[in-house]
Amino acid sequence: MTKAVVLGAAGGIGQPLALLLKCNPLIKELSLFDIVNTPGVAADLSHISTPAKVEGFLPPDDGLKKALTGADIVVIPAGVPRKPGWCGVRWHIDCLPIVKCRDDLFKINAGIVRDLATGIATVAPKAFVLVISNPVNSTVPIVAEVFKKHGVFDPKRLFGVTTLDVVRASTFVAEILGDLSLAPSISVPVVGGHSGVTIVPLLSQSSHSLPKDFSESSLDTLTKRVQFGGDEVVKAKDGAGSATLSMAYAGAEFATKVIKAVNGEAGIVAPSFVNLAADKDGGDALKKEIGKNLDYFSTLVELGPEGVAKIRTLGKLTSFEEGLVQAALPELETSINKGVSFIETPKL
Ligand SMILES: NC(=O)c1ccc[n+]([C@@H]2O[C@H](COP(=O)([O-])OP(=O)(O)OC[C@H]3O[C@@H](n4cnc5c(N)ncnc54)[C@H](O)[C@@H]3O)[C@@H](O)[C@H]2O)c1
Ligand SMILES: O=C(O)C[C@H](O)C(=O)O
Repeated sequence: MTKAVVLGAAGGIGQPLALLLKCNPLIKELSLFDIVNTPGVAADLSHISTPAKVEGFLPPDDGLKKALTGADIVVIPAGVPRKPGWCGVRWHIDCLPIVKCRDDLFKINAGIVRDLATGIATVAPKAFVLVISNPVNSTVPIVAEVFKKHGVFDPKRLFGVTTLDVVRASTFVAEILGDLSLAPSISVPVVGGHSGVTIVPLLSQSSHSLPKDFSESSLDTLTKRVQFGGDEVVKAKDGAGSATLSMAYAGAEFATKVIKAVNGEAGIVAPSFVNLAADKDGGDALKKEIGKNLDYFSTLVELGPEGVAKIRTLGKLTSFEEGLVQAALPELETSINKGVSFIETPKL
């Protein structure tokens, strides 16, 4: 019996994600928590003729505690999204029409994620936690540090959701191959982190090869499209936020993989931004491979009943990909440290 909880369930991602989870027959209970609107979202979803029993909770009357009680898996899309000209505080009329980076969201989302993580650590410390809220490269370390403070951190159970990068890479490769019907079967490992240059698609390891005459400049363009796919959506939405529907799809895909693996299905592998202590041998080998002692990295992870079963190394890279990995490391390190020190020495 799986109880899934969505924190931030009334939002742009939260609602379609809750819909997809409600349609998942493996889920028997679905609890929705947000600071607004969850009773309505839950009532709406509860009329769908699938097994999951849906309930909505708000902060009053211990709503977070009630939502989390008995949780097996908790997905967190709570927090503010990027918008063009987002200034970290409010929408300024004189903002430049540019897309700021996910790190601009830290000021608000760090505190939101910390408080939700405190709730999980207290009420459902054994739950598998899937973090969507940006900046993922910092919010995952925030959750880990909160769990450590409560003495309940198990790195095997914490995941930063980077599946949207993988979904995008598969789709873009299918477009290049001229056959979108291939997209569901294409798999491209995307490693590193989830922000700009920290997103590293390993196109040389795509299950479906790129055309033989694919030029270096086309490869560079495709790589940048995956790295900055989020900007494409933010610009197109023109002030209405960032990716929600594709993220809900990706989040539901990843949640389903975790649930299946926990239920004993073998052979499930997916990239995720994880704490490398989740598998010491695999984590150490990865650190050696990238030449940097980072505590977190997104890489292919073998999933099992306890969560992370094995961390895979990156394998054979082209020199172009090696360059991308090295270019990702400084920003990754800064973002990870920012998340860790937010809990160690809160400044906001
Ligand atoms: N990991 C990824 O690949 C990825 C992809 C897309 C978006 N995101 C991130 O996901 C987050 C949510 O995006 P969105 O478009 O759904 O935003 P949104 O504003 O539409 O929804 C966010 C929801 O969070 C709720 N919320 C705020 N504070 C809360 C709290 N303390 N407790 C519970 N709920 C709270 C809001 O009420 C809102 O309903 C953003 O940070 C965005 O950057 C991540
Ligand atoms: O781009 C964003 O801010 C949202 C998300 O991280 C994405 O990749 O679409």
